[in-house]
Amino acid sequence: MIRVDQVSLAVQGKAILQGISFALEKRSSLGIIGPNGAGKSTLLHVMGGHLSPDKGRVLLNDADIKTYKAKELARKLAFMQQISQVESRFTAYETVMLARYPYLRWFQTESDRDHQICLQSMERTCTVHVKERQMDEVSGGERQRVLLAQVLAQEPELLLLDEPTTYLDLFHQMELLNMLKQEQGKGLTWAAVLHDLNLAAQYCDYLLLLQEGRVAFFGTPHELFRTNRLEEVFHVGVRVVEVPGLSVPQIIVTPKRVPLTPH
Ligand SMILES: Nc1ncnc2c1ncn2[C@@H]1O[C@H](COP(=O)(O)OP(=O)(O)OP(=O)(O)O)[C@@H](O)[C@H]1O
Repeated sequence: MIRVDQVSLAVQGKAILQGISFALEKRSSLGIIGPNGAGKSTLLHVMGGHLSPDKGRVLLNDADIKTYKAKELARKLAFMQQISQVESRFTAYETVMLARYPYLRWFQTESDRDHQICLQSMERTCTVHVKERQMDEVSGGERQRVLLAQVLAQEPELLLLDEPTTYLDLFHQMELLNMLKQEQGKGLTWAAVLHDLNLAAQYCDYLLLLQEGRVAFFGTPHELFRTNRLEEVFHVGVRVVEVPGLSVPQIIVTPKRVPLTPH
């Protein structure tokens, strides 16, 4: 579905991404994890075609992402914006409706189907009650859910999300990830930058651990937890625990054990 092939990118002479390669099959999910400044957001923007790599390429359905026309790409791939990028003067409904423009022709106005899809997306994300409010008149969590409604209304094959659980309380974090899982069941492929490693392990089929712009690990959460890569990359102690009712182990972070120096 998407393949990142030997991608490297430098900004102002500084290497941000170096030789990144991995592939995701259709209907799978990826959590991009790693310390602050590791290059997670930059990688997501390269995957979304917003940034061109200096070396390597990104293939979407076997075609280089650079070869897609903007509207064509927007019908295949959606990028959930960060709250700070939202145009605050639009109402929540208008914000969601923006997602339908890739489906309209010049001078064509929104159809009944477009309105129906927008409303359904708002129902699914529990945002109908803020429909007529401007985006600066809703809470951070509601704004985040309106943005999710927007990308669902875009009906993409691949959805990229940059820290989508920020601003959400525990219930809505799980709700958002459950919704993504449901969409995955209908064919969606998604990749999200996530800081909560336990949520990432529970909801993502694969985890990509970045360290200083390089891949420190790519594989399933089970495989990651069998290594000591998290300890090495985050410089913390990590204990892996089985939790009854969960199919994936969880981690408890402990202070890094300092080896005792013999006297
Ligand atoms: N426009 C830019 N100009 C210069 N350096 C940049 C630019 N954008 C990002 N960087 C640098 O690239 C590196 C990776 O940034 P990026 O935002 O991708 O990291 P991240 O892993 O998403 O971090 P965080 O967890 O803190 O959000 C950082 O060192 C950052 O300072």
